[in-house]
Formats: sequence, C-alpha cells, structure tokens
Amino acid sequence: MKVLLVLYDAGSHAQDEPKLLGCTENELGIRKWLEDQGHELVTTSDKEGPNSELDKHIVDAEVIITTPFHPGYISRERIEKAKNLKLCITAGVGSDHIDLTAANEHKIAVLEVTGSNVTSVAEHVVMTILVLVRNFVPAHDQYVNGGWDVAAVAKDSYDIEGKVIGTVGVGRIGSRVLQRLKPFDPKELLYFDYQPLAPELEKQIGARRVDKLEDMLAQCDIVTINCPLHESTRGLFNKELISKMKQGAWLVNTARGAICVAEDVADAVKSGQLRGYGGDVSYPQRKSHPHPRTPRAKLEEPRGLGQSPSRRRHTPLPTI
Ligand SMILES: NC(=O)C1=CN([C@@H]2O[C@H](COP(=O)(O)OP(=O)(O)OC[C@H]3O[C@@H](n4cnc5c(N)ncnc54)[C@H](O)[C@@H]3O)[C@@H](O)[C@H]2O)C=CC1
Repeated sequence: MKVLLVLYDAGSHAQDEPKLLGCTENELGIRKWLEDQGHELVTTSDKEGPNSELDKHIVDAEVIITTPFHPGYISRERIEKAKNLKLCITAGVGSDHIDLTAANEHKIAVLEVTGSNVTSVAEHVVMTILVLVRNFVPAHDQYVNGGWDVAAVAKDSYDIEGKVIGTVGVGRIGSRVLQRLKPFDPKELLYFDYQPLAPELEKQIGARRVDKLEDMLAQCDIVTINCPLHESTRGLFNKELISKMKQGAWLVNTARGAICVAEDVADAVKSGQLRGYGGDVSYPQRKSHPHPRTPRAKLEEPRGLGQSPSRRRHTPLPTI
C-alpha cells in the first residue's frame, strides 16, 4: 500500500528530541515497520495549493495519515481525485480537517487515536484558565519590559476559588478538566453535553449537568469549550451566544478555533462582555487555500484575544 504522511517540519528540534514524533523527520516512528511489511511511505509537510506534494500523491495513496497540528485538509475535491484512498487516519483527536460527508460517500474510513493527548489538553485548559484569571501575561510582559506597576496588575487578578466554571462537552477532555479544577475549590462545576457523565464520575467530581447551553452560560464565571468541531458547533460562540454569558466572564477554547467567531469574541473582549479569551482562533480562509473550510491559525501571543484593557475597571465580576 502507498501511505501518505502529512506532518510539520521540525528541523533541528527533531534531532534534539527523537521522541518528537509528529514531524516529517521522525515520521511517527512508523517508517521501518511499514517498509518491513512491504508498504511504501511518502512523507511531506507540503499541503497547500493545487501543486502541493499532498495533491501530487493523493491521487494513488491508499492511506493518508495527518495530525490536527499541521492538518492536511482532505476536502471533497481532494477525495474525488483520490481513486485508491481507503483510510484517513488522524494521529490525534478531532477529524474536522476531513470532509466527513464526502469521505462517507466514497466509503473511506476515518479513524482517530481516541484519548491520545487528552491529559495534555486538560492540563493546557487549566493552565490557560489560570493564566487568564490570574492576569499572568500582562504582569509578565510588564515585568520583562522593566516595569512593575503592582496596582495595574492586581486590579485584574482574581482567584479560581469560588467561581462557577462550566464546560461545553464533558468527554475525555472535558471530564479531565473538571477533575483537575475541583481541588481549586470552585463554587460549582457545571457541564453541558448531550451525554451525561457516568453517575459515579459525576458524583466524584461533584459536577452538575445543565440541560440548556444558554442556561449554563448565564451562570458561569469561566467557560471552557471541549466539544468537537462539527456542523452544529461551527461558529457556535457568536455575538448572540456570547451575549448570553455572564458579563465579564472568561472564555477558554482549546478545542477548535472555528467553534468561536473570532471577530465576535474580539468585540466582546473590547466591550468587556468577556474579561478575557484564551485558546485557538480561526481567521477567514485565504484565497489560495484549496479546502472549503476555515483554516486554523494561532494568535501570535498566548494571551489570545487577551484581557480587555482598562475597560475592566468598569466591569467587576459580580461573584468576587
Ligand atoms: N487543542 C488540542 O490540542 C486538542 C483539541 N481537541 C479537541 O477536543 C475535542 C474533544 O476531545 P475529547 O474530549 O477527546 O472527545 P470526546 O469524544 O471524548 O468528547 C467530546 C464530547 O463532546 C460532546 N459534544 C459533541 N457535540 C457537542 C455539543 N454541540 N455541545 C456539547 N457537547 C457536545 C460529546 O457528546 C462528547 O461527550 C476534539 O474533538 C478536538 O476537536 C482534542 C485533542 C487535542
């Protein structure tokens, strides 16, 4: 079989750390195994535009493996060119880079490595919540730039303790986020999901399920998004839904940027409706991009759309 692997280039970092597997140099550690079985492996990071290596090799590949970190977008157009394709594997969680309807119609199986990095994401969510709520990045920026205005930092620095925190999606990541937040002694942990937690886990965490998303958002000081990107979550957090959130709440979205409408989040941060946002952001599609969906892009700085500046002086959190 011809296996096409689409990963990011790591350069010298791949040598520094041979366990950095998700890169073109280390190839998920599967080259020897595949070749010993008689398969052909083609690895590339070149995935954009009609003349990309991805487009060149997709025509006769039988298996495509890619990751959400440097996704090879498998659009309908590409699927229609891929006459031998039987299997798309996501080396990670979340297969929104694949046109699932087209894959289904062409009887192409889509598999992902369920549970593969859920602890990392859950820890990242807790870190992002702390960074935002403790107002860490502006304090750090101020300090490394040679200043120290303690009042400017302290006025926007809060505790997680005593807050109401809710997750949209309580699967492998969402449930781990709640478990990790419990020791911070929040006022309440809430979740919105079609599927309830197992009763023992719900009891152990002390979480409460809320049937309607808007009802949960209206109660939360902090909201974390941990559901997949699909047709009913794309652009879910738009102006209207954000307006249902508590004034001055924090929003953390490490799931997929396209679940939030970037411009609406930016406006909400500017107006103080949101006190801060952390996580992924999607920007509108570039013209040259062959995939019909919005590509993901990270904001340059980890503060995301960030804390709204002096505006927050006028929007204190009611629960403090
Ligand atoms: N930033 C990152 O590095 C990573 C992000 N992710 C994202 O996180 C998502 C969740 O991952 P897991 O927890 O492992 O998946 P999971 O399948 O264990 O849990 C997803 C949960 O979301 C729920 N859900 C689906 N649609 C929903 C909706 N509209 N509203 C509320 N809940 C909904 C499901 O019922 C399920 O309980 C992935 O699909 C992926 O997009 C996953 C891994 C890494």
